[in-house]
Formats: sequence, C-alpha cells, structure tokens
Amino acid sequence: MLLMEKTVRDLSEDELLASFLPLLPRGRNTEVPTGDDAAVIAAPDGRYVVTTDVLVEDRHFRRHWGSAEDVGWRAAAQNLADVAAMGAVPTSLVISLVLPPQTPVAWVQGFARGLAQLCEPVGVGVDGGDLSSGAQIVAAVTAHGTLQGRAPVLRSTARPGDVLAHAGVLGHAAAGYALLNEAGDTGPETEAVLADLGVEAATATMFRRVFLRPDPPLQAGPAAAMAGASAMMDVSDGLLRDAGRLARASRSLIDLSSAALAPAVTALEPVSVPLGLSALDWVLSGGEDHGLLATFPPGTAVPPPFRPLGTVSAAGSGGHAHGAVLLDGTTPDVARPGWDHFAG
Ligand SMILES: Nc1ncnc2c1ncn2[C@@H]1O[C@H](COP(=O)(O)OP(=O)(O)O)[C@@H](O)[C@H]1O
Ligand SMILES: Cc1ncc(C[n+]2csc(CCOP(=O)(O)OP(=O)(O)O)c2C)c(N)n1
Ligand SMILES: [Mg+2]
Ligand SMILES: [Mg+2]
Ligand SMILES: [Mg+2]
Repeated sequence: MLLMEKTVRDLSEDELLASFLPLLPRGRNTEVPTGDDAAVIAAPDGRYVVTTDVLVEDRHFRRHWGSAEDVGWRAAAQNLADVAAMGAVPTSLVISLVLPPQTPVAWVQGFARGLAQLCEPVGVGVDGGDLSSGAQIVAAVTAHGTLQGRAPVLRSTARPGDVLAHAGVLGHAAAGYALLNEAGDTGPETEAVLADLGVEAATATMFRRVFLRPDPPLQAGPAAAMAGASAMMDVSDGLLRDAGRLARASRSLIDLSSAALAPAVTALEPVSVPLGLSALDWVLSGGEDHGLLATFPPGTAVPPPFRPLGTVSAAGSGGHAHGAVLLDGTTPDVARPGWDHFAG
C-alpha cells in the first residue's frame, strides 16, 4: 500500500514522524530541530530549550484512577523531564486545556494545584495557556528551559565504548499501571482484590503513586551535562524503545547488562509475582517512569544518581544494525519493546 493511502494506525510513531518532519518549516534560530527531547533555539543572550507533550484523558490518565492534582503533577513532570534530558534547567510552562462542558471546576482547580506542587519547589512558573471545550480532557503543555550557557546533550552523540547509565526508577510506573488496571485506585473493592492477590496495600500505593505522580530526577540532567554526558534522553516509552531511539540517532547499538538490571527487577517482584506478570518486561518495556538515560565517555566518573546499565557499541558488532538494543549480547525476548500511540 502506498504511504498516502494509509492511515496513522498503519504506522509506528517513528514512521509517522518520518513521513512529515521533512515537510515542516525550519526557523532561522533553530539550533537543534525537532527529533530530540526538546528543540534548542538560539536567543540573543544564549540558547533555550522548548518541548511539548500532551496528556489525553483515557489515553494517558483516567479520572477515576487518581485525583486532578495527580494529573496536573504528571502533565508538568512529563515535560520537565524532557527539559532535563537536554541537560537544561526548566524555567516556564504554558498549558492549553481542553475541557468537556460538564468538567467540575473543582477538577480544574485540583489540576492547577497539582502543577504547583511539582513546579513551585523547582522554581518553574505556569506563565500562560489556552482554553477550549471538547469531548475529552486534554492538557497540552509546553515547557521552556535554560542551558545556562552549556551545550545541549543530544540523543545523537553517544559513541562506541561509552557507558550507558540511568537515573530514576525503571518499571515502577508499569507496575502501578498494572495494579490500577487489576484493582483500581482506592476503596474496599481495591483492598479486597489486593488481599486476594496477596499484594501488600503499602506496596500497591507506592507503585501506583509512581504511575500517578512520576518524579523525574530533574537535577540529574544538568549534573550529567556537567559531568560530560555524551548523549541523554528521558525514558517515557520504555527502556528498549527509548534506548533504541538513542542508539539509532547515534548510529550505534546498545548492550544492556542483565546483572545491572537485576536490582530493578527484584524491586518489582512483590507486584509481578502475585499478578503472574514479568518484572523484567516492566523494566525493559514499561514507560512513564521518566528517568534519565545518559551515556558517558569511557573513563568519566558516572555521577550519582546515575547507575551503569550497559555499554554503547559500534553498529555491525555481532551482526546487529545500528539502533539495536541487546541484553547480554542477544536480542531480548519481550512481547513489545515499549509504548507506541499508533502501532499498539
Ligand atoms: N507533531 C509534531 N511535529 C513536529 N515534531 C514532532 C511532532 N511530534 C513529535 N515530534 C518530535 O519527534 C521527536 C520524538 O517525539 P516523542 O517520542 O514524543 O519525544 P519525547 O518522548 O521526548 O516526548 C521529538 O523531537 C518531538 O519534538
Ligand atoms: C489510561 C492509560 N492507558 C495507557 C497508559 C500507558 N501509556 C500511555 S502513553 C504512554 C507512553 C508515554 O506517553 P507519551 O505520550 O508517548 O509521552 P512522550 O513519549 O511523548 O514523552 C504509556 C506507557 C496510560 N498512561 N493511561
Ligand atoms: Mg523525552
Ligand atoms: Mg513527546
Ligand atoms: Mg512516547
């Protein structure tokens, strides 16, 4: 079938982007165009980063799974993570809200409080936005950040021999999502299902909270840049999917170490074992933790809280093309490598 005869559901996100990114206009001040976690724009006094991510009801969140404060927090977190992933410090948000006419005003106020709970402690303002009515709640957030005079850390500049490291949690949001699907958020029914499964209530609360309120290690982004990180991105769609994007952009491949992932797997077992699901799948393919994945040239001291997870190698090694992500040298056996809005 010809591309022009297809609909977006026939393509992956990456294929869809490739179909129209070359058609977009490029500004005179664009230093790093679309394709990374954030764009980098030249300004008379330096350069800044700008990025946007949208949250759609029933696609990214369900109203009955958490509070409006949780959705506001998440809307900010997802965007501030992209700013940090460039090595930048977030400064300002603008937010467009689409609200069904029957949305309680109290929900909108809760959303605003949730934004403030994450943004105020890190000095980020919500400095504008837009309103519309529509069929579902949609929050479209644009985040700005400053590089403080540093060069941005791109996805495309990892080199063979670099150490791959990660800051934040892996698979926790996926475990929280599985628990919400299985048992809901609160109430006697949730407690009964958890008791039946044999999942501790406090454990369930902890993982659900990471899904509802991801807490990206924002300071780790600039810290990685200052420590000499060669490439960086946040993990929104799953480790395999996003590491694959970094590897492809850098025309190299990534080899993850199962020994380095073992503590992350063990941490999820109090949920994965009762649910009969794979903790390793959550670590490899679960998205929405919004930790930072960075590469460091050999000999660089990996700055905490980053922990080494693997290495970058040259495309072609072991017969694998660039963009491949391996586990202990072989292709990992997972149902799907991560989230894609169109290709399931
Ligand atoms: N509608 C669009 N127009 C232009 N660029 C886009 C569009 N959607 C996504 N992109 C770009 O494609 C890249 C990948 O997007 P995405 O996977 O959403 O990144 P992230 O996970 O960091 O938010 C980003 O650089 C983003 O800016
Ligand atoms: C109701 C619901 N279903 C499914 C998910 C799982 N999910 C939705 S989007 C997504 C990936 C991350 O979101 P995306 O919009 O791709 O953010 P980006 O990669 O652009 O940062 C995941 C794992 C969810 N959060 N909520
Ligand atoms: Mg990102
Ligand atoms: Mg995005
Ligand atoms: Mg995504």
